[in-house]
Amino acid sequence: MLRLQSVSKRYGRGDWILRDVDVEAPAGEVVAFAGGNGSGKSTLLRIAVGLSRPTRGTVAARPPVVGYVPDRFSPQERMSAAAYLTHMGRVRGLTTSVASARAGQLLDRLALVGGKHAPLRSLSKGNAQKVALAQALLVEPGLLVLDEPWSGLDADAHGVLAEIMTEVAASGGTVVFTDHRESVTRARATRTYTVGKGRVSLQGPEPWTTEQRPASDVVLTAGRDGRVPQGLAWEKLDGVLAVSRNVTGVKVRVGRESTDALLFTALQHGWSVERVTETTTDHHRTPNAATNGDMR
Ligand SMILES: Nc1ncnc2c1ncn2[C@@H]1O[C@H](COP(=O)(O)OP(=O)(O)OP(=O)(O)O)[C@@H](O)[C@H]1O
Repeated sequence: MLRLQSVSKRYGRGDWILRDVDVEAPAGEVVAFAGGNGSGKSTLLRIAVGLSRPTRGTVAARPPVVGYVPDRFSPQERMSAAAYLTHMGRVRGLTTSVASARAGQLLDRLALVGGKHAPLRSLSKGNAQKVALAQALLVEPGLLVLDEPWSGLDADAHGVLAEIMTEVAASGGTVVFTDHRESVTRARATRTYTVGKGRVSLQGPEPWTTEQRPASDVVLTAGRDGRVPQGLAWEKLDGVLAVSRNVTGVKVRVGRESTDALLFTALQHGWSVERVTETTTDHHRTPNAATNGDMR
């Protein structure tokens, strides 16, 4: 949970960057801020995590453990990713052995390329981003705040990031992220705010017709053990509109409002999320059609 009440921000005597902003980010939700460059998204997130103070207004109900991934993480350290994360884990109250084990698990899951023991300054932007993400997850956050998290990450890491966001929300945490593309925020978030000209407004329901509603295409593949999990009746899950299967996995079209629940169920059953793309239900297609075959 996080609540911003009548928050306004200006740097020194400069222009107002944010004016009278009210935001409600409930537990269990993934909340997005969409807006162009310079609209104030990063400023809003820094206020949300407590790194910057609002000039006016208040931030309430911030959970005690906050994970924050800034928009840029380009450390010039000789220290390795493993050493850095172990150190950060200790700062966060973990013992050295727990911090080191947790760091190893997270870097494996995010598939850090270049090696856990390479100097941080030698990592590419995307791999540095993975270290920043791992740092935010060393202790399970009640609030996970991610500034443009999709930028720089490779396709595999996109799937892992989607899983992580779903897991944090599903275990009662709050996830907040920014992106300048509304297509991304709409596909990934349970609620989206638009940021522009200092104002932040909650996006209402889309003006979809009954024939054409927002939906997601979720591509799921075998879990980490390589086995395709069985025994899940996709067609019976809430919001499922169509299912297609092939040897490596399954593609499920699901109403946007049911996407998070479907992802959570899939993860619980051992599936890996390969891709989630936004789409719409289309009156030229037959809803509820369960087909076998091509997943492209
Ligand atoms: N520390 C600072 N001091 C003065 N002005 C700042 C500071 N940080 C940000 N600004 C200004 O506040 C405005 C909003 O910046 P912010 O980084 O929050 O936008 P953003 O929406 O995250 O942009 P982008 O998508 O380009 O990262 C910009 O005009 C920026 O120049």
